[in-house]
Amino acid sequence: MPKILIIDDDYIICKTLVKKFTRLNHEAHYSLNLKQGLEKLFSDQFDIVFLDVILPDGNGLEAIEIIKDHPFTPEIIIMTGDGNSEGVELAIKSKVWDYIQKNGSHKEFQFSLNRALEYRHQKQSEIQRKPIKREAIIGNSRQIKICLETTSKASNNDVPILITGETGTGKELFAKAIHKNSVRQQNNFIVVDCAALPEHLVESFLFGHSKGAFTSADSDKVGLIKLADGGTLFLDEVGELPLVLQKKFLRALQEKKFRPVGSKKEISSNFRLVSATHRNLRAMVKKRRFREDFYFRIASIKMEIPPLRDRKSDIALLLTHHMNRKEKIDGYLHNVSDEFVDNLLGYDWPGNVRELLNTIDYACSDAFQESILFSKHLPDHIRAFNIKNRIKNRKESESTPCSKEKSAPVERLRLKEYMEKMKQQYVTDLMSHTRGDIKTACRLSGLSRGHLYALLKKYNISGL
Ligand SMILES: Nc1ncnc2c1ncn2[C@@H]1O[C@H](COP(=O)(O)OP(=O)(O)OP(=O)(O)O)[C@@H](O)[C@H]1O
Repeated sequence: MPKILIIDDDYIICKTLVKKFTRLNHEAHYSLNLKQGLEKLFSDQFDIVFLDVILPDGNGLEAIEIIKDHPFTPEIIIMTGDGNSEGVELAIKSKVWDYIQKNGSHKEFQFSLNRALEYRHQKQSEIQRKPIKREAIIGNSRQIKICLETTSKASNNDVPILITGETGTGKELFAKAIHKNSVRQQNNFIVVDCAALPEHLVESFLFGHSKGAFTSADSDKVGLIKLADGGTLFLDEVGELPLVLQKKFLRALQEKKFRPVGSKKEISSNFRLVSATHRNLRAMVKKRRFREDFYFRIASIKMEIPPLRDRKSDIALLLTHHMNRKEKIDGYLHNVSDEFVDNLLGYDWPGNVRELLNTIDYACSDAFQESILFSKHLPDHIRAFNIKNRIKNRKESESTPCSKEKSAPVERLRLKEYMEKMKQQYVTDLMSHTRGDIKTACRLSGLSRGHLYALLKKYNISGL
């Protein structure tokens, strides 16, 4: 039975909607303020949330991102007062399902609800139909789930996809996952790092060459495009591909045919293209540093992998997985202290997952045979960053105590409250990942059974 939560301070509206939805055979609940609404939401699994904008203890629009962080990712329908279009852009950008007027007809409510439930049903059956092989991708944040959904969709077709994101966010990992989930999985996955190819040889590396094409070409050479025949070609750092070659590549992409350097004969290659970049290609197109026609061709599907600092709930999972992997290799398992985790959560990770994994390696090596990792085992710049942040936060909270307390959304929480939220998210993810198996959860997290039970009780997590 679909479960619906209404968060609105108007008691009459809540009661009317609960009655209406119950009659439609749905289970409906309500909360009259944001705090209770979020508590109710995070202690259960709702399909749809009807959310008011102006609530006694905050703005509903600012809670969208928090609601979307729920592992069950409910659909959100914003309800506003008469003629109030405040925040429509923000709501739509945050991918809410709908934005409706409170005084609209019952039919409007029902129509929006039915469509949202239909969509949810379809999404769930799609997920059940084809479970995606995650390969080595770790993370349960909403952002990673969205990227996995795109991966699943992209692996069902042959359309070129462009993956963007800062360095170390996992662009190559997702590219490989697309290949491994596609019908091309048995064939080659060829990686071309456009930034590392010597400029005068790029063309020959990509397209191949025939003997005598240039001074050092003493034999025919098969290019990387041909090697990807039947498989996937991954153009990493595509923003670095010289403009002249973009034109030649565009043709190869459209026709699946091209001419190796110095050859008179065209050859064919049936490859699927996945490209990646940390650059803003649209801006490069505007400055004429990237061909517009090539951009549109390679970016038929787009996937943006967000930086790690915007999905901190993934940090704890990455930490436990990496520690376990290390245990298998080194035969030695370190435990982690709370303050160590707090420091990881407090840092902003400009080098993203790559930097996090390297940092864990560094800390383990620094701790050597000491069994528990503390913040003193972290690189100095991370410790200094956290200490400075703590001092800054303390100063800010001392200078504006009232305004701080009023603001609930995550970006305005104090570091300690933020950490607490992250810990809660970690325990939730841990239990979902281990399907409630306490023994595995203890082994993965390094927590004692008693400590884990205490956390489950504290955060009111059912353990399943
Ligand atoms: N979600 C993830 N789960 C597990 N490991 C990850 C994840 N994301 C990235 N990594 C690891 O982080 C490192 C960097 O990942 P990857 O090379 O895919 O990033 P990238 O975005 O392609 O980086 P660059 O732009 O610098 O080439 C790799 O060791 C990869 O395995």
